Amino acid sequence: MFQDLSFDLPSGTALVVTGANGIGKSSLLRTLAGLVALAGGTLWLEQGEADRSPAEHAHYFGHQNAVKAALSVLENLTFWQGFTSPVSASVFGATAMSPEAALDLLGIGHTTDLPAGFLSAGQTRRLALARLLVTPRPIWLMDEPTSALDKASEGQLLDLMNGHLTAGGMIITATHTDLALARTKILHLRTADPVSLHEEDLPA
Ligand SMILES: Nc1ncnc2c1ncn2[C@@H]1O[C@H](COP(=O)(O)OP(=O)(O)OP(=O)(O)O)[C@@H](O)[C@H]1O
Repeated sequence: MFQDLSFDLPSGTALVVTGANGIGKSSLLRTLAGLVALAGGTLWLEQGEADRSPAEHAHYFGHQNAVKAALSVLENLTFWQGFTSPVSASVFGATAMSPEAALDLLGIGHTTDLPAGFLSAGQTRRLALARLLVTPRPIWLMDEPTSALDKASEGQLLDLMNGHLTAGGMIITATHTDLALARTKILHLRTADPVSLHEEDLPA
């Protein structure tokens, strides 16, 4: 249970959620993604689609990759593209990428017809990441997005994240890695008596 948790996030900005193991970073992201119901409080998204919830404006990139091993790499991505409808927001200008282009961009274009179960951990992570590119949604919820990625892939992830911010998107990410994101705010979760949380700007 969170108490005294409050933050706002302008478009084009990333919120980096920090705090000790077990403090609730993943739980916060899962709540924002609509996977856990809000016990109280209000979540408000401005300038999105009025008939959709904030969670429906978001992609959730969690610990698990949601990749079906028996389907081909392309079939996995095509499934997700059909399953997640695009959502617009007035300040968000990203356009959908084709599955083939997204796989090429992420360096796994040569694996298109392979069963996804043949991919390495890092390649599977990149396939999961491709989902965010084939359906434009203004909010990216990213839990430890660098896990299983090598340094080169980490740099590419950073480019994608910064591209999303430049397009007017928002990112909320829990990470133990220092990510050089263009515009960042920090939300540090901490225990106190009672649990208290506060938001602060990232030092320059
Ligand atoms: N499905 C669940 N059922 C019960 N308790 C859970 C569940 N998921 C998480 N918790 C508990 O909620 C608390 C917060 O967990 P959470 O995974 O959100 O922490 P975290 O800050 O992301 O940790 P880490 O840095 O280790 O990933 C922990 O005490 C954990 O045991």
